[in-house]
Amino acid sequence: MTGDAAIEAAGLTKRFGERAAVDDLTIEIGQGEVFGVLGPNGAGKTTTVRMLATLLRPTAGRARVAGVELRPENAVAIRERISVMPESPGLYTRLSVEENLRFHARLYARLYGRRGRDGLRRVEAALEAVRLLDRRHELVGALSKGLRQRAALARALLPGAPVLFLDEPTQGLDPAATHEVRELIAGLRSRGTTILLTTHRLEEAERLCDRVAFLRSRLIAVGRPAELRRRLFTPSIDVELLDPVRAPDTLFGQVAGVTGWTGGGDRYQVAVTNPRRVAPLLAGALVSAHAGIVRLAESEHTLEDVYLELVGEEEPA
Ligand SMILES: Nc1ncnc2c1ncn2[C@@H]1O[C@H](COP(=O)(O)OP(=O)(O)OP(=O)(O)O)[C@@H](O)[C@H]1O
Repeated sequence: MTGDAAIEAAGLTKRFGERAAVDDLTIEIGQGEVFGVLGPNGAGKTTTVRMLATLLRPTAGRARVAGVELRPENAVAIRERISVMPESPGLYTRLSVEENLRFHARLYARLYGRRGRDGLRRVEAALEAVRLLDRRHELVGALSKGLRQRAALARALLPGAPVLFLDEPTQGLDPAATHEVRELIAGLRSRGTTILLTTHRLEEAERLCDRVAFLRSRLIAVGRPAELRRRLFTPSIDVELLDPVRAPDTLFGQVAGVTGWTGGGDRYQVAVTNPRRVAPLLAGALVSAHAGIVRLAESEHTLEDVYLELVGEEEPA
């Protein structure tokens, strides 16, 4: 471990009885990075967050969080530097948004010795960041799920921690609320906060995260979404034609840079060395053969394709 990263783990493992919920996890998350942990139910995402956030003691392995070695005696030092938004946000439904935040600000002040005045300023700033200033006096219990999630995020922002753990931040939210929470996360990233988020939503990870890790107790892969796509899939061009091609082998085989093709009839996926270079050549060959081109475009592989390829669809054993 180099010590420069915001979060580092080496061989981090958590066993519950015989079963390893997290098995030999080694990762390094840079300062200011938004890092997504993806995986099916029971993959160990929450367990990873709980270990790194000092809420659960690892069975084995080492980690360093916000520059502090993960050890029981360092729990307070780490908690001073991180903030966690858990899967189910612990807000008091009979208190207003502001009362909840003030309560937590006082708690932080007591725990970590921050002054009261500072706490009030933090409450204001957190409410502003999640755009809840105008709803500050409403009871949390009366808020929609989306607003409640924003309030939970405000709570996580209170300490102004440089490292933020968000466990399923958009779980159960409708598209509009999801969009808002994502915007907030993007805003935090621009302020340089390091964020580790867990999610089931692949398009969310794709949009928000600099890098993602696929977890299934063990780390299956880690990288930038585009990099993972490249690593797994051969570049190709999707071709849709008006009518079936008579001799596809001859037609595609004559184009420089084509390495193979699949499909048939009026739809083909043509494997190529470099889609941008080969697409015009392929289009030229199709036009010369009087094939009516309906669509010709580089094949898009989403993070979901990557996920299914790597993780599969079944639940872990
Ligand atoms: N306190 C615990 N005691 C025993 N087993 C546990 C405990 N916490 C988690 N587990 C088990 O560890 C495994 C990983 O759970 P974890 O909650 O970390 O997965 P997850 O990836 O967050 O799942 P989900 O997406 O469903 O939230 C699961 O098999 C779970 O049942």
